[in-house]
Amino acid sequence: MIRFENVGLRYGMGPEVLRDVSFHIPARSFQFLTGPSGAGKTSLLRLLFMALKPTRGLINVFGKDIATLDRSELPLLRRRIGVVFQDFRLLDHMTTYENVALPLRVRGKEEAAYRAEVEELLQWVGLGERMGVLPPVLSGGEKQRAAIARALIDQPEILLADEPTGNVDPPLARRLLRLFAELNRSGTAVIIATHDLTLMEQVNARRMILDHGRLDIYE
Ligand SMILES: Nc1ncnc2c1ncn2[C@@H]1O[C@H](COP(=O)(O)OP(=O)(O)OP(=O)(O)O)[C@@H](O)[C@H]1O
Repeated sequence: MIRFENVGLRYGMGPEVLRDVSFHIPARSFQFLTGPSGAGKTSLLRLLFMALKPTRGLINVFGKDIATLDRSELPLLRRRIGVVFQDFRLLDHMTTYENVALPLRVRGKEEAAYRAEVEELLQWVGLGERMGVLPPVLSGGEKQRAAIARALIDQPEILLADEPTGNVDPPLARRLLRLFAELNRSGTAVIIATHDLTLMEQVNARRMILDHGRLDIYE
């Protein structure tokens, strides 16, 4: 679904933070993206989400070469990718329910058409009792799950999550991992950027390991 060939990235005149990165994300696959702090994980996720363009190399997303992509095509492609950002990016003046429903509302869907779906997803991530609460009142782990629900509401084909267990205790981290595994079994490809070795040991998944901008893959 996504293919990188000899991708390089530098910010401004700085050094290359990604070098000759080549890989393929197959449909329905599950992978961890790992490596030391500063290795380029977040940068790689931003390339995957088309929030950045590579300095060199080829990126193909759902069959489209992003170098020649028309800007108007970007929103449609992005809709097929769900993202959980490290800092959640929840809107503080909207309830948890409204935050999760926002991607659908922005697309002009009527609330009657999505209310049950949003509620069901919030139940699934364990926030059934917290729907009417504003994000500042949520705990770190609850915000994490709200961000996951918002990333999933549009049924993406790929889920990208940047350190999704960075703010939660080990039992909740295991629970989130089970949610990701269940999501993956239902057909979504999952890419989780993490430092958390114990998390990675719990799933037999592909490991993409970045070090100083270079990528190694262990199947
Ligand atoms: N917007 C930016 N401008 C300039 N340099 C950047 C920018 N974003 C990241 N970098 C640099 O690129 C390198 C890779 O950063 P990145 O955030 O991708 O690493 P990371 O593996 O996600 O790190 P961490 O695990 O600490 O989140 C770092 O040297 C960082 O300083």
